Amino acid sequence: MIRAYELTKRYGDTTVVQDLDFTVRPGTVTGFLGPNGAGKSTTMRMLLGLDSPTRGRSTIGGRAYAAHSAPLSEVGALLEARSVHPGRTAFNHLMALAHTHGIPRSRVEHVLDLAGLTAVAHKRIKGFSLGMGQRLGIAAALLGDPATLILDEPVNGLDPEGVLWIRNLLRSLAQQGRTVFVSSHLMSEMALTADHLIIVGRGRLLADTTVADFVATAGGTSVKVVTPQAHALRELLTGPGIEITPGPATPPDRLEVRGTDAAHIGRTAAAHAIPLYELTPQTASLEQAFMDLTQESVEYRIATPEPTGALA
Ligand SMILES: Nc1ncnc2c1ncn2[C@@H]1O[C@H](COP(=O)(O)OP(=O)(O)OP(=O)(O)O)[C@@H](O)[C@H]1O
Repeated sequence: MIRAYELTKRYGDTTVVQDLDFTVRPGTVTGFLGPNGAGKSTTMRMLLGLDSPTRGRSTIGGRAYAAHSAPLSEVGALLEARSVHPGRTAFNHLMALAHTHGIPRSRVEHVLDLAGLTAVAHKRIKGFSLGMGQRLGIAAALLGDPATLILDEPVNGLDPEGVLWIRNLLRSLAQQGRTVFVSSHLMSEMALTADHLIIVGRGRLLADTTVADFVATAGGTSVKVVTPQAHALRELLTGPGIEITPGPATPPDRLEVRGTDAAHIGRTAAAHAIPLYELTPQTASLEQAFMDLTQESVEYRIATPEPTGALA
């Protein structure tokens, strides 16, 4: 289990992580989500004792990371900035790590196999693609057979087959009872991989929730209604907790209703002989829900280009 207690990091006047309190439980994949610059890597580095918090503390398996005598066997980590010797082969890189912890050669061969790197095990790392480098980083994280995994953007650089591989791997590691904490800025990917989500924006906790609850609360659901008597239906449906929006470019015969379900709308319409041409429950996309939640805290926005007049 990972625990963070009021973790805070400041660089000069800038607070990049503020009062983060969360628990990452064993047996689940917990996604750590946030837009670029939200403080995910900084938080992970603090969990791993690579950055010291300005305030607060964290534990892994009940102890600070630095208090573990054989860290590779407690916590496997993949960070964005890897320090690998480019002239070494993948096999030698992992053997060098294994030596520091008395891990046998058979385990090195096993993790190379798990990561799909057996065929290139004796090739130099400098010739590796980004995806192969990620696989090697994950092999290194698994080397000590750790109970906890902390992986910063492990999907980066992986091709579709690699993405599927890591998704299945993370799920199977969690099923074995391990604590799996994985960062990403892709909500759609995390929705397929994670059970639980910790969402940050500008260093602050925005949500600590299950994937299912996140969709239900952050995105909500609405019902699209098409009827020639939109005005009359609107009057009948209006009530506490019900929000009806005829969106900006919505034709006059359409309504988008939140706060009730299609069955209630259908029954109300039937009771007043209002014909319905369409009655469609809509689920907000996860990506949209994530963007809605984090939109105030996106650090790097793409500016809308100014109109430039005549085309050259
Ligand atoms: N050593 C440092 N000195 C000053 N500012 C830093 C330092 N390291 C990180 N930051 C700033 O802290 C903020 C959070 O960065 P961090 O890398 O933790 O975010 P992130 O959520 O992992 O983002 P990304 O998805 O882009 O990797 C950013 O604004 C970054 O510029």
